[in-house]
Amino acid sequence: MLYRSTVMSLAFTAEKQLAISAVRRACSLTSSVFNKLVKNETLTKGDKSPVTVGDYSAQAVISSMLQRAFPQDPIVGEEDAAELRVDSGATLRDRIVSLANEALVGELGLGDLAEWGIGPGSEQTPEQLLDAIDRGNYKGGRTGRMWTIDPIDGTKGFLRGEQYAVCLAFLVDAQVQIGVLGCPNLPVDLTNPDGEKGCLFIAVRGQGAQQMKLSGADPAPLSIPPYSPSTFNFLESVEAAHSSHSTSEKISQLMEITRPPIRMDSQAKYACLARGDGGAYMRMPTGVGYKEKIWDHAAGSLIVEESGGIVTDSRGEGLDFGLGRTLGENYGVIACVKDAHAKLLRAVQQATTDGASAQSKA
Ligand SMILES: Nc1ncnc2c1ncn2[C@@H]1O[C@H](COP(=O)(O)O)[C@@H](OP(=O)(O)O)[C@H]1O
Ligand SMILES: [Mg+2]
Ligand SMILES: [Mg+2]
Ligand SMILES: [Mg+2]
Repeated sequence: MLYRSTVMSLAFTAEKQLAISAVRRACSLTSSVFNKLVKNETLTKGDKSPVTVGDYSAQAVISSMLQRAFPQDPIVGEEDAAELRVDSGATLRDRIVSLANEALVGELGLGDLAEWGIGPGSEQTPEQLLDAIDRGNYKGGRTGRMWTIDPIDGTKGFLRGEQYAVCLAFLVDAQVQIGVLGCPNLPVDLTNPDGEKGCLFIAVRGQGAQQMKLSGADPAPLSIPPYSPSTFNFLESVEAAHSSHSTSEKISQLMEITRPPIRMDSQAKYACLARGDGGAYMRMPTGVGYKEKIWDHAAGSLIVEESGGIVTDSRGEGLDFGLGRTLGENYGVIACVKDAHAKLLRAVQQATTDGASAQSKA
């Protein structure tokens, strides 16, 4: 047993260090992209979500660092470089190449290793960077090591200057082992929204979760406070198209919740749940057949679990990261501290059953 726990606590030290370093580098890139962002550089993908130079260049940076550190590991990344390889994508490609290289050559910081292809002199060719983006095309699966990247989660929040997260998770046999979220616009203390911003959240399975400033300062362990009916509330998407606001309002009434929901974009919601800013992460299907993507939940779900929370779908089943790039049929996502979960699940089931029977009568 002693041997086993020693092995567990030593596990994945290099992966964790790389993940932190890559997310921090990508966060400085996205912050600088936002400051320079020119609106007409925004593309629209088939799924209608805006894709910016920030998404592409951040994925290029994280993926090229992963390639240097763990060349055999496959990656499930949100973006692909197809639109950058055609002639009409040339201007955008040049901008992405220069931004990604600017990020890669930045001085080494605490914990950074030059062998990851970062630091002065680490420029990559355009072809290498496009290939790095396309390394994210792995189809996912149930066995072996893999990484999943959401270079900018909450693109809509990013474009509004609100919340977004740079997300990286490491999985073995479809189980998340490491989750890292970088949230450049998130206040260190949500009750002081005009105070210092920029947080990093890190979890390693079996080793707990912690928050620190993006600079690496003030690391502190995360632990969700116990359920308290008088202060309990929901964290949910800003976008009603991503999570049904009306269903969570119904659930809120059934639970007699008095505090309004906190609406924010991205997996910052998981991080805010983990540090006790809100009571439950709610993501209820909007009924359009959308399948949730693994990169939208892998890192955040481990951060919540390692902070004493539980993450399931609306049936109470765990999320299955082994089905490919998506979580399969969409039963929503609910997450909260363990002692509130049974009550939340009952309310969710009642609200969704009532909704279904009202629909079938109509
Ligand atoms: N119809 C839909 N239902 C649920 N999620 C959706 C959706 N359309 C897009 N999304 C996902 O919602 C994510 C943002 O989550 P949130 O609403 O919590 O901010 C998006 O991530 P990106 O911004 O990385 O594209 C996208 O993957
Ligand atoms: Mg997207
Ligand atoms: Mg996302
Ligand atoms: Mg994204």
